[in-house]
Amino acid sequence: MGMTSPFLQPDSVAVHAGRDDLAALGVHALPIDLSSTNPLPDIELGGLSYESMATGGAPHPEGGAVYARLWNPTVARLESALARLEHTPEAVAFASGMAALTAAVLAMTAEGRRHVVAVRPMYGGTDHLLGSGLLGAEVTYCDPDGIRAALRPGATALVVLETPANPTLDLVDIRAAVDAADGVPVLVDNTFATPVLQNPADLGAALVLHSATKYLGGHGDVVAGVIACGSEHAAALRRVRAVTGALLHPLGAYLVHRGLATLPIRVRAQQEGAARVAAWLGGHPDVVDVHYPELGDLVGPGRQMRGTGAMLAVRLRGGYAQAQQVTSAVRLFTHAVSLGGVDSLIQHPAALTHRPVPPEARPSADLLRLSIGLEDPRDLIADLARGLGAGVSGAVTGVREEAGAGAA
Ligand code: MET
Repeated sequence: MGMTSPFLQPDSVAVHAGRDDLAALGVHALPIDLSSTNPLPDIELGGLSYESMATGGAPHPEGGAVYARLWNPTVARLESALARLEHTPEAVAFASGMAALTAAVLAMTAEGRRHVVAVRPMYGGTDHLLGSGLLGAEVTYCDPDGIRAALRPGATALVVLETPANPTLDLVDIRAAVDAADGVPVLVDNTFATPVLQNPADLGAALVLHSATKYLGGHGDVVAGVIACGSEHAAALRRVRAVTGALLHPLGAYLVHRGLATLPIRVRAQQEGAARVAAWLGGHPDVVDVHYPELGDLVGPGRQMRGTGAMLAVRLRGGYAQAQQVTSAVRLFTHAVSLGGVDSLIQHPAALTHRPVPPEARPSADLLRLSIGLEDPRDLIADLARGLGAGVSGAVTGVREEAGAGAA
């Protein structure tokens, strides 16, 4: 694969991005450079390279990569691919999504501005980290309409939001949030939508965060995080990464980069399955409510988003007891946290992913979150029917026919 045109369609970018130097290296698959240290050309050039990277820059052209905590070419290839997919000049990869968020808060609050605005609902780990005080930031939580009022002029360094939100799939109008932030950089967690369905940077977001563990990797075998952003923020993030050491291992970078090639087709196929599962759940007597982005929503599919995605949540008539029963009874779904992989997962946010969130912001006890994978939706529906079947309604009759009709 040679140099890629800047005008490729997104699906082609997913396959080819970040591979521009491969032909010159005489290889076709992504090379994995596992060097922890690198030979130095001489003291002077090695020192210049070290200084460049420790302050957030790239290696000096003749100075080499010096040390893997500062730079790794396998990781850099993934970063350039992600930047292209998210329409940003650069991207910076980290050991996990939480390491990426940590770096963002440390980088953005470094100039004496210590206040962060966090828009709820959001992933429980994010909510918890921001409120923990561990990062030296003072946090105001608000809903999307409360951003402007939450700002502290001269003190607010960052606005953090997530859309669709984990686990309730609440949507935030990114453009409106950026307007309300009044010049304060906005970080959007785009993990649920992926760059296939939404590009927050096009709507004014300064930083676009992904837990790459989810859809980007896509196979449940790698933990990683990445932030796509402009060059100035990227330098600040790389500096934090170099100094604190939250780097992504090159084997992880390789797995995420390989996953990107199939990201668009995975997301579209998983989305198709999710729409069928959501429709079936919406007609089930034990389901009080299905959380799934709606076609008519102003920022939903066809507007800010290009699709509904493959995540959904349901509230059960039988509450926590029925959630217990469903998660224990399913066989094709795995009862596990995480999301976005090729296989379907189900979990109880209040008890697991959102456990550290204060009670007033914690998801309700009757809520289950589902990540729909690549299985045939008829099999997923049959599995859920079995799980729900022993519940409050006991409505197992007709399940097979319904499942078949729903996913023809
Ligand atoms: C340790 S909890 C969770 C992991 C992941 N962010 C999720 O929402 O499932």
